[in-house]
Amino acid sequence: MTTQIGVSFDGSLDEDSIWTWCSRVIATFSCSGEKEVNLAVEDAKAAFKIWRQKSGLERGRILLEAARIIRERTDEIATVESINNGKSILEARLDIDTSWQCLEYYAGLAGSMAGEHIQLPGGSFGYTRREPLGVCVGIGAWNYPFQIASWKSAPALACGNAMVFKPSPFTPVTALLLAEIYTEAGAPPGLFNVVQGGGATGQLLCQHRDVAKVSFTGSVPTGTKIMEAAAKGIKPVTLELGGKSPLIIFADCNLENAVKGALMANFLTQGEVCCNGTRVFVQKEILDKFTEQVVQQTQRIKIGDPLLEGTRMGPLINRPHLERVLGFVKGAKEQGAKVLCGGDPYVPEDPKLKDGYFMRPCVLGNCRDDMTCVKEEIFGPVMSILSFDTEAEVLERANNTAFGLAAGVFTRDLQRAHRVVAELQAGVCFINNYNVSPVELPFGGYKKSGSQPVGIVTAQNRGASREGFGRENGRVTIEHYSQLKTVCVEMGDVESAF
Ligand SMILES: NC(=O)c1ccc[n+]([C@@H]2O[C@H](COP(=O)([O-])OP(=O)(O)OC[C@H]3O[C@@H](n4cnc5c(N)ncnc54)[C@H](O)[C@@H]3O)[C@@H](O)[C@H]2O)c1
Ligand SMILES: C[N+](C)(C)CCCC=O
Repeated sequence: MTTQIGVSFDGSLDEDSIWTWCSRVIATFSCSGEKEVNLAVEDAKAAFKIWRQKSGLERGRILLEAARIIRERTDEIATVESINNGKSILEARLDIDTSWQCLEYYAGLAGSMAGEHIQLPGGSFGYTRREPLGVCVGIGAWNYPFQIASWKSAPALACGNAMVFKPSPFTPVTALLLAEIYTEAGAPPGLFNVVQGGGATGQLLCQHRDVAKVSFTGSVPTGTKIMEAAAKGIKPVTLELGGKSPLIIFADCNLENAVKGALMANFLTQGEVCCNGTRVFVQKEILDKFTEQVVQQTQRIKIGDPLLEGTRMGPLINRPHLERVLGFVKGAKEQGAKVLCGGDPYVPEDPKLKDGYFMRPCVLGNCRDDMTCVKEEIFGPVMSILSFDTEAEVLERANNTAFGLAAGVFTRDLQRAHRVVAELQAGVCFINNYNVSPVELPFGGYKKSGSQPVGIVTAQNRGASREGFGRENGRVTIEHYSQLKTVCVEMGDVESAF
C-alpha cells in the first residue's frame, strides 16, 4: 500500500497535499485483492481468538481507552476528515464526537451482555449465552467516513467480534486512524483491520467463507448486491441504505425552529446525508413566510475552504457527483420547479480553490410529488419545497416512497406530533428537530432504506419490529452482532426412548 498522506497526521501536511477537493491527490492506495483480503481475514481470525476470551468488562476497558484517545485527538482527526471528505471542520468535529461517544456507549454495554437461567423439571436447568459471531465485515460510504467506521466497529468489538473494514475509495484515510487507535488502546493487532478498494474488494469480503456477518452503509443498488452475496453464504447483513425523507412543517410550528430544522435536514455535509429530509412539506398557511426565511438563510451559508472556522459548506465529494447533482437541478427546472436560490457551481475567490467541486445550496419551489427531484435521492444540497393542506393528505404523500429512512415533523401540537410519527413509515423520526444523532438511539431504515421490501408494510404490521436488517447505535444493535447459544443441563439420569 502506498500512502502519500501520513496516516499519523501531525498537522504538517503541505498545502499541495491538502486540496483534495481541488482535484489534487491526497492519498494513493493499492486496492486489496484476494491475497490481501485473505490476509486481513486471517489476521482478524487470530485476533478474534484472543478477544472472544476476554470478559465484557475487559473489552469495555479497551473501548473506553480508544474513546479517550479519539476524544483527545479530536482536532487532528477532524482535520484529516475534513480533508478526506470536504465537510466543514465544524461538522467534522461533531462527527468525531459522535464516534467516541459511540465507543463509550458500547464500552458501557459490553459488561452487561448476559443470557438467562431457566429452571427445568427435576432440578435440571438451561441457560443461554450471548456469543460473538466471529469476523464481521464493515463496508462504508464516503459521507461520514470516521463515524461509519466507529458506529460499525464499536458494537461489533463490544460483543467480542473482530472486524475487517473497507472504507469508500473516495475517503480512504480516516478508518486507518481508527485502526491505529484501537491498537494503541490495547486491542489485539488485526482486531480492526482495514482493507482498501472498491466494489471488487467489497465483493471478496462479502463472499469470504470465514466472514460471519456484513454490515454495509451505502446505496440501495450496492446493498442489493451485498445481500445477494451474503445470502449465498447464509450470512446476516445490516443494511444502512439511501433515503428520500419527508419533513412536515405544520402551520402551528415555531417558525424559527422549523426554518433552522429544514436547513439541518438538508445542508449538513453538502447535503450528502442519507437521512436528509429533502421533501419539505409546508402547510399552505405558512408556505410563503417559511419559504422566504429558508431562502434567506440558505443564501447566507458560507461556502469555501472547509478547514476555515467560518465555513459552513465545503465541496462535494468529486466532479462526477457534482455534475450529477447539478443535473438534478436542471431536470427540476425542466419539469417546472422554480430555483429560489443556488443550484449552480460556485467558484471561491481563493485561487487555490478554483478547481473545487463547490455548488451553491439550492432551494426549489413549485415542486410536485411526481418530479424526479422529489422522487429520487439527490445526495447533494438541494431542498424541494411542497405545500399541503391537511394532516391526512400529507401523511399519504410523505409515505408514498420506496424509501423509509427518516422523517421529521414540526408542530406545537404534541398530540398531533406523536399521531403523525406513529403513521410515518420511517425508521428514525424527529419531532421539532432534525438530524441530531444521540448514540443511545437506534438508527436505521424501513422499506428500501434498510428493512422490509416495499409493499410489505401494511396497516396490520405497521409498528411491528422491522429491524430485520439491523440497526446502528442503541442497545438493540447488540442483538445484531451476537448470537444466542442454548445450553440444556441434565441433573438426573438419561431417560432413553430405546
Ligand atoms: N443509511 C445510512 O446510514 C447511510 C449513511 C451514509 C450513506 N448512505 C447511502 O450511501 C449512498 C452514498 O454512498 P456511496 O456512493 O459510497 O454508496 P455505494 O453503494 O456506491 O458504495 C458504498 C460502499 O460499497 C462499496 N461497494 C460498491 N460496490 C460493491 C459491491 N458490489 N460489493 C461490496 N461493496 C461494494 C463501495 O466501494 C463503498 O465502500 C447514498 O445512497 C446514501 O444514502 C446511507
Ligand atoms: C449524523 N447524521 C447527520 C444523523 C447522519 C448519519 C449518517 C447518514 O448519512
